[in-house]
Amino acid sequence: MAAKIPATVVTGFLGAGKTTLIRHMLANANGKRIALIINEFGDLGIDGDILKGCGDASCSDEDVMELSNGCICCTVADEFIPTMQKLLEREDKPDHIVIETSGLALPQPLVRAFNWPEISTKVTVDGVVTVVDGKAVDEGRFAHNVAAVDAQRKLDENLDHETPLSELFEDQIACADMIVVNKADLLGEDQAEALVTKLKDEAREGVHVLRSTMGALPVDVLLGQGIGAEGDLEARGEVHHHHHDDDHEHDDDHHHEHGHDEFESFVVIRPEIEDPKAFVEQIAEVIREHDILRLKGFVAVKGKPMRLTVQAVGPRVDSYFDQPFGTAPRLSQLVVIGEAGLDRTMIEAALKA
Ligand SMILES: Nc1nc2c(ncn2[C@@H]2O[C@H](COP(=O)(O)OP(=O)(O)OP(=O)(O)O)[C@@H](O)[C@H]2O)c(=O)[nH]1
Repeated sequence: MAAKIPATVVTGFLGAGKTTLIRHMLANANGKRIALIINEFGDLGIDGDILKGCGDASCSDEDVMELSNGCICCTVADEFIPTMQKLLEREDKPDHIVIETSGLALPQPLVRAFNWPEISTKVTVDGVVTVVDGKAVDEGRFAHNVAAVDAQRKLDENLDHETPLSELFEDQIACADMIVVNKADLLGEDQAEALVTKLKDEAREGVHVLRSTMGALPVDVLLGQGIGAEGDLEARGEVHHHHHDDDHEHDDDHHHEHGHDEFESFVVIRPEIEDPKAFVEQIAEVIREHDILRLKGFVAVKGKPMRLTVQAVGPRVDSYFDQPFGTAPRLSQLVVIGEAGLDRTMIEAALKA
């Protein structure tokens, strides 16, 4: 029987740097043929677009498969397994499969799916790489003590000292075979070292914790861990069973809610803008005002054939011209993601102003 194709699961919270890490990996693949399955939260396929646009020979369009909006861990039967089967039926098989989960996905149910008979003899989980936004963690965005603030907001839930953010973070850390502390450039040496030590303590025994900037790690470090993660799920036990996973084992067809109902996203469309610098400042202001977790998309700037890619994670906004609009309509489209209860009307108005 042919050897199983190794698959690496790349997980990590919204904006941690998963796409950036994968893009670096594809650009430096050393001839390895890597197929990608990507899934993101929000209605615009931005990550897919960025990855297809990477222009690297190792990253052709047909090697990037996008799962429609939703969460990979909740659409295992409907989407993930059929996509994987399609990939595995190809004549021209990839050397490695990389799966980028949405920032809100729990990795455990996805890893469990590799035990499904439809795929279990053909593919194995080489390892789970959890990308962490070093700066955000250092600032305490995922810390339990944020719960104090949250509890005030949701008095009815004040027995639960977890926030949706810290729960997801813990689940993603518990499942990791390798943790990448990304955005090291935004951390001081001591901060980075302290964070690495802390995460080593929180992770399972023997998990490597590496630092990176722009996800720049050698492909041979990230891929080829040879773990077979689907075989040791107990060790990666979900920290938060109350979400949905018991149900999943019996009935994967249902779309159970877990973290998702605590988060929401929508797309804002606006006409061309005049001044990119002013618009970026406007975005930063809206993010601060409304506590937006993630905002990204493409913006049309008057007089510029290229589209402006905007990437905001919390209060930090990056922007750059990436490629011509081509035949796509010259519109600005931004996906906004935050905890449930965003003031959509106000945010739309502020972004369209
Ligand atoms: N300063 C700094 N910025 C980074 C680093 N890595 C990624 N970024 C930026 O962070 C933003 C988010 O990066 P992505 O790679 O899109 O993050 P992601 O985890 O794929 O995001 P989602 O798919 O939305 O969950 C982008 O603006 C990146 O350029 C880093 O090491 N340092």
